[in-house]
Amino acid sequence: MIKGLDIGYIRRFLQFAKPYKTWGLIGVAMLPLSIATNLLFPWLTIQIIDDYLSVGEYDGLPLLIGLMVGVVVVNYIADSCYSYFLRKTGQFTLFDIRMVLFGRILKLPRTYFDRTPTGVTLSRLTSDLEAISDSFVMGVLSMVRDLINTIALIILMLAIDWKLTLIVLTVFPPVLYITKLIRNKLRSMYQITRSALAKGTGYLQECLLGVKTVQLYGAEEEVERRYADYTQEFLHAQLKSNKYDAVLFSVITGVTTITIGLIIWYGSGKVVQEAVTLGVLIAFINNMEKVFVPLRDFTGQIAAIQRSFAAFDHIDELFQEPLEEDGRNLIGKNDLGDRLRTFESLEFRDVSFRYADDAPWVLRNVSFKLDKGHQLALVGTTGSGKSTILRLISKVYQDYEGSILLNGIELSSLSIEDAMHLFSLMQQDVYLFDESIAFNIGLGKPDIDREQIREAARYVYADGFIQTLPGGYDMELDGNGGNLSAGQTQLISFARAVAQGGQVIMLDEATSSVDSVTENLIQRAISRLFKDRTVIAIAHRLSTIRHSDTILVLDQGRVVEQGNHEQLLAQNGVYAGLLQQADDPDEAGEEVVLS
Ligand SMILES: Nc1ncnc2c1ncn2[C@@H]1O[C@H](COP(=O)(O)OP(=O)(O)OP(=O)(O)O)[C@@H](O)[C@H]1O
Repeated sequence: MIKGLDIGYIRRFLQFAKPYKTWGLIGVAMLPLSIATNLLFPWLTIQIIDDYLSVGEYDGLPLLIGLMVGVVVVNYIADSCYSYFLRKTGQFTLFDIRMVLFGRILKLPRTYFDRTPTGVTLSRLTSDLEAISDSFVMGVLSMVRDLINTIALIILMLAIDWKLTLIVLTVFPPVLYITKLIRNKLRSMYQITRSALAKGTGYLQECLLGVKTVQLYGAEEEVERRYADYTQEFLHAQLKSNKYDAVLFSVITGVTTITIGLIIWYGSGKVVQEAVTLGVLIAFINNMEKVFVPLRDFTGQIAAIQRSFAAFDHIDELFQEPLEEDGRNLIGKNDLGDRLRTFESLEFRDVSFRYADDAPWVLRNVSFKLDKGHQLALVGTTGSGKSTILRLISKVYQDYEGSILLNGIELSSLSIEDAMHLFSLMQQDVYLFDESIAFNIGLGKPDIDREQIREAARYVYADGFIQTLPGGYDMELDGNGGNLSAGQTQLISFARAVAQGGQVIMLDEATSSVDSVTENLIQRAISRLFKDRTVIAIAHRLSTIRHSDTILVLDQGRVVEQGNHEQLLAQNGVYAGLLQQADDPDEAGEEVVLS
C-alpha cells in the first residue's frame, strides 16, 4: 500500500524513541478507549430515541443522557491524550535525532563539506526533520486512529442494519477513486510548491550573503526581479493546490449530503414499514461525517507518509556518512602517555597529497623538519600548496601519502584532539561569532579566564585598540566582525590563537591591506611570535620571514628551495626571483610582498 516503505528506517527511528516508550505506550493505550467511546455514542443515540423518546418513556432518560455526556468527555480526553503523548514521544525523539545528527555533522571530514553545498546539510536538520515530524508522525497518528475508528464504525453499522450500511458502502469506491484523482493532482502541485520554495529560499540565502555586493553594484532591481520570479512560481503553485483542495472538500461534502439524502429516502420508507427504527436512522445520518471525512483524509495521509520517506532517506544518508576517524587505527591515550605533552618536532617525509582520487596532485614529495623553538616560513606563488600543508598538519585532510611525524608519531594515527592541542592557528579568513570580543578570543572555554584573555590580547598588541572600543572586551560583534576593521579582525584572531595556548603557532598571514597603524601592530605581534615561539607561517611579507630558521619555497606542490634568507638569496634562484618580482630584492625592503 505504501510504496517505498523501508522497515530499516522505521527501526532506526524507533531506536531513538526507546527512551520515551512509556509516553508512547500511554498514548497507544488511549486508542481502545477512544474507539469504544466513539462506538458508544451512536449506540446510546439509538437507545435514547427508540426506548425512551419514541415511546414517551422518561424514567431513566437523565441517566442515559448523563452517560452520553460522560462518553463524549471520555472520548475527548482519550483523543487528546492519544495525540498529546504520541506527539510528545515524536518531538523528543526528533530532538534527540537532531542533536545526534548535528554532533555527527561536526565530526564529518572536510571532504564531505567540499562536495556538499551548505544548503543541503542545512535542509537535513531543518526541513527533512520537519517533514518527518509533520508528515510521518502526524500522518501515521491520524491515519491509524481514523482507520481503526472507521472500520469499527462500519462493523457496528453492519451489525445494526446491514442494508442501510450497504447504501453507505456503495458510495465508497467512487469517492475513493475521485479523491485519489484529485490527490494526485494535489501531490504534483505540492511538489512544485516545495521546489519553488526551495529555489526561492536558496536564492534568498545567496542574496542575503552577498547583499553588500548587491548594494555596491546597484544590482537591487535585477535581484528583486529574479526573486519575484521565484516567488511568483511559488504563489501560482499554491493557488492551484488551493483550488484542488477546495474541489476535494466540496466533493466530500456533496457526497456526504447525497448519501444522507439516500439514507433518509430509503430509511424513512423502512421506518414507516417499521423495518428500521427512528433511532437507527438518526444514528446513521449522524455518523456520515465520521465515515466520509477520514476517507477524504486517507489518501492525503498516505501521500504525506510517502513524502516523509524521502526525508528518512536523506537523514539516513547522513547517518551512513563515514566520520573523520572511522576506520582509522588510532593510538589510544594510554599508549600515548606523555609523548605529546610538549611539542618536540614535526617532520614531513616525502609527503604527497591530492584533494580527491581523480584530482591532480597538489603536494609532491614534500620533506622538511621543524624543531621546537624554530620558525618555518612557507613561500610560493598562489596555488603552490602552502595552505594545503597547514591543512594537513591541522588534520583537516588526512589521506596523504608519505609520512608526517609529530614528535616521531605518525599524524594519521593520532586523534584530532590528541594532536591539535599542540597547535594554534591564526587564519586569514578568521570567523568571528556574534558574541563579545572576550568570547571570540577565549572561544567560550571555561578554563580561559578574563585575565588570560587580556594577557593574550596584550601579547599581540590588541589590548590597546580593544580598550578604546565601546564596551571594550564586552563589545558585541556582529556579522562576522562587520563592526571591526580588517586589521582589528586579524589582531583578534592572533589573540585567539595565543589564548588557545598551542605551543606551535600556525600563521596564515593576511594579504589584505590595512591602515598603517594597525599594520604596524600586526607586524610587531608577528615579530614577537617569531622571536618567542615555534612558528609555521605562510608569510607574504619579507619582514615577517627573513628571520625564520627555514624558508621553504614551493612551486606547483614541490619544494624547490630550502634554507634561511641569506642562503636562499645566495642561491639566486626562485626565492631571489620572487623578491625581484616584488620589486625590491634589497634587504631594506621591509614591506616587500612575496605573493
Ligand atoms: N578543497 C579543495 N579541493 C580541491 N582542490 C583544492 C582545494 N583547496 C585547494 N585546492 C587546490 O590545491 C592547490 C593548492 O592550493 P593551496 O590553497 O594550498 O595554495 P596556496 O599556495 O596556499 O595558495 P594561496 O597563496 O593563493 O593561498 C590549488 O591548485 C587549489 O586549486
